[in-house]
Amino acid sequence: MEFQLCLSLFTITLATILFVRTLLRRNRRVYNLPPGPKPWPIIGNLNLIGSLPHRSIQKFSKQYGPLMHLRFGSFSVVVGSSVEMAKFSLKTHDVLFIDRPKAAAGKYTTYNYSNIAWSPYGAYWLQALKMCLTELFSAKRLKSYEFIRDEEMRSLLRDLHAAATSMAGRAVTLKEHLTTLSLNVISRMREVVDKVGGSVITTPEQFRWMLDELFILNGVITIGDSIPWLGWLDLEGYIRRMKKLSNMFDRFLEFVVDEHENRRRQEDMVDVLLNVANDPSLEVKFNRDSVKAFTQGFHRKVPDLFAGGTESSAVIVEWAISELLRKPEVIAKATEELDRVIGRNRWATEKDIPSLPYIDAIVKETMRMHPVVPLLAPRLCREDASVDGYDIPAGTRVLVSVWSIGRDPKLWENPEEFMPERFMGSKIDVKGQDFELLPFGSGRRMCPGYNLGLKVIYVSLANLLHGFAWRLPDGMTKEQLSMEEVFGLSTPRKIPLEAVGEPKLSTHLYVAV
Ligand code: HEM
Repeated sequence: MEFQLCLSLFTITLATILFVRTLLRRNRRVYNLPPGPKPWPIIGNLNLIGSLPHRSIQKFSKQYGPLMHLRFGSFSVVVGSSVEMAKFSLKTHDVLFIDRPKAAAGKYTTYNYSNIAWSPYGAYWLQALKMCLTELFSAKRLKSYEFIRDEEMRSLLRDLHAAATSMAGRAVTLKEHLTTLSLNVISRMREVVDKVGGSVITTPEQFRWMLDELFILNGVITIGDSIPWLGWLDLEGYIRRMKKLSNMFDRFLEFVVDEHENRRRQEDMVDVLLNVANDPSLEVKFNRDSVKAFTQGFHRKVPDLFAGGTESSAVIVEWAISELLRKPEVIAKATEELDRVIGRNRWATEKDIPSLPYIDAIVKETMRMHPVVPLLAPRLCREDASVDGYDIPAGTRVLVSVWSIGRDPKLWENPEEFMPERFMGSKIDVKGQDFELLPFGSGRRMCPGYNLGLKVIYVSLANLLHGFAWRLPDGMTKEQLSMEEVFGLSTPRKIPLEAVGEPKLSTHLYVAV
């Protein structure tokens, strides 16, 4: 009897749900969505997206065209893979696509969307962007920190020279040096110890782990990001990892902010952030979490802040050297340019950048083939839009595949070939105006740190090539060098590059402070 009652109740509830759904669907506008693979119930097309989403997407856009519709669980995703589609979403209708979708990483690892990259479109983001442009990355501010970047560069070269000398012809792991540099100079860090309790807050090893974890977790799409009603299960364990990371970071960032508040010197970007946060004229208040979120978001990217190197720059430089090791003739041309312009008695500086067009071409070619953010950061469509007869409903997540654009044979001759010469004499730049090459994105949501990033990339690459003759480890051929990548917030090499760098200049140049 009880069973029958339950069954009737269940049937009535189900019938009501179906009836309401049919009514709602009848009133819903029918959209003409762009073409794309047929989605499965619940998961949509997630089964088609492998561990390298940019490559899966490139494959499908060849089949479905430059504007493609996918379903990631409960959400519609539109991917633009051509110059026209990039222009449409990043320039012509920039304001329609200026928002960011919500994701667990933004919530748990950046103080509930308090950093700039995850912050939704609105007064808070506008004010944060203004602060970036006028306070943190203004030409004047970047210039005033040039000496720190120079100091870091010399420390990298000294460090590599010492490693090369002690290793006597054996390979070094280049990226380790590029990032160890940043760790060494992060607050000139050894161990961060609580001054009152005496307990260790963060060791350099923990800090390195935290940074890696931050980059990994900010690049993942959790099941809950695509299928929110399954989020609570945390099937992949990502949320647990995010919460753990967030606690560890918070202890560290509390320490950093406290220290800066107590010493109150005008030295680095945390001081600048604190000054801005304390400005009573701000329309939207930046609280302590904002300062911590900006600090955390920037530290690996902004040499000025903790005087560290940059993850994105390190990734790009590592890719550039990897490509060059497969093309000795490119190294020879770069060396010729450096010898001619810089000479063998000094290092390259930021002032030399305009005089090094071949180095510039290598950097552009590296960013074309290895964009650090191959699908740019996801955007959210704020209102219904249409393009080429297709609809993009409000709430759709929008990706721009700069990976596909950079490998489009209609735009690039032999796109899989590393050929810096293609940029010699070309007007194409990376600053968001040329839609064939958008490593920093474009429009109002474009990377605000691009100028700084470029300075670091140019000078480190120029000096790595100027100061060292690079070759593959003994016994390894260029065909054996893996060029696989991993997808995340940055897209680094899967296997860190190991290479032998033989010092080329007089010893005193490396050891001089
Ligand atoms: C060095 C190489 C770098 C590359 C290739 C790079 C690339 C990018 C890309 C593709 C985006 C997304 C743009 C979009 O949605 O259209 C972005 C956003 C951002 N980048 Fe960079 N970036 C780099 C360095 C930096 C540096 C040094 C900083 C300095 C702090 C920085 C800070 C940011 C911020 C705050 C955003 C979010 C902007 C927003 O959502 O309003 N980036 N970056």
